[in-house]
Amino acid sequence: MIETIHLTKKYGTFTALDDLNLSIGEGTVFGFVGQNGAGKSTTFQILATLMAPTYGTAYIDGVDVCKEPSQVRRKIGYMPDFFGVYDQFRAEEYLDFYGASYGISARERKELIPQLLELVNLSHKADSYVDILSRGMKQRLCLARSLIHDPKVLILDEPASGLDPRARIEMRGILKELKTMGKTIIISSHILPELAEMCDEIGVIDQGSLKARGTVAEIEKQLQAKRLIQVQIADAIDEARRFFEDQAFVSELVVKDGKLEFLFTGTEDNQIELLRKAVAHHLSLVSFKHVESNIEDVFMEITKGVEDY
Ligand SMILES: Nc1ncnc2c1ncn2[C@@H]1O[C@H](COP(=O)(O)OP(=O)(O)OP(=O)(O)O)[C@@H](O)[C@H]1O
Repeated sequence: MIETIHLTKKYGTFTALDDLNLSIGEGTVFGFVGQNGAGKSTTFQILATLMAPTYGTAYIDGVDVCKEPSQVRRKIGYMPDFFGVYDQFRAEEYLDFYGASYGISARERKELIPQLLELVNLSHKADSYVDILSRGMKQRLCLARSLIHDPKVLILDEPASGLDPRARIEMRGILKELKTMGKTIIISSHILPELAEMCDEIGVIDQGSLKARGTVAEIEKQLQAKRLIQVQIADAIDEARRFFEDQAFVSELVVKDGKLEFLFTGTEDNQIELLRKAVAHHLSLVSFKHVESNIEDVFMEITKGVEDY
């Protein structure tokens, strides 16, 4: 449903997007995660036909964004990261205005707009002026706007940014509902856990290229070649420390809260062997376990070495 082929964008000599190849199936909710400046908005603006790539192209539902932008626009709902709302409108009028600009008849709009307001939990604000709505409400109104022509594909650039936890949860609920309606959604965020919960797949973008892609579990697995192991020993911790320091695939060993922690880069078989040796060495092992990396750790690991700015 969404495909990018060698998508590249240069601003002068600076490469913001570097040979991005992505393929997102119909009905998928795809989370596009990256630090500030990673290239998320650039990708989305190209997908939304608002900017031409320097090289490569993208297809939405089989239609080339560069060659047939107006056809693409009918298929997509785009929510930019910064949006202007027309403050002098009431919420309902605002949607009516956009509906009309998409050529939706007055009769259809009358039926559709209350449904959209309900979907984004704004029915009670239908008559309120846009400028008095809270940030979360404005964001939901903007989402309703992007849905007015019933697009197959939603391109949502940080829809939950700047929202408080409650408003984020509300936004997440709406997105889940859109998923059940069969929409294909690409959504960006720099907050990985937020996306992890509602996305079928995640792509991690960094410095304009895709660093990892898959389900959250798959991405975590990609990094598990380097596992953090924690060992609890009943006594003789110095002896245990010397033992583990001498073993293959063990590095960065530290003692933390009376337990040994180290990185292990061997395979699962290597790990079984290590454990056997530790037992044979008569270490008084209480426990030997992986420290689960949480999704934030995974993100930091993938984008390691890049300054946040
Ligand atoms: N018009 C422009 N001219 C020059 N450089 C630009 C322009 N637009 C974006 N960039 C640069 O391209 C890179 C990617 O920007 P982009 O907005 O796509 O990142 P992003 O991942 O959406 O970041 P954020 O989360 O901060 O919105 C950044 O280094 C940015 O400074």
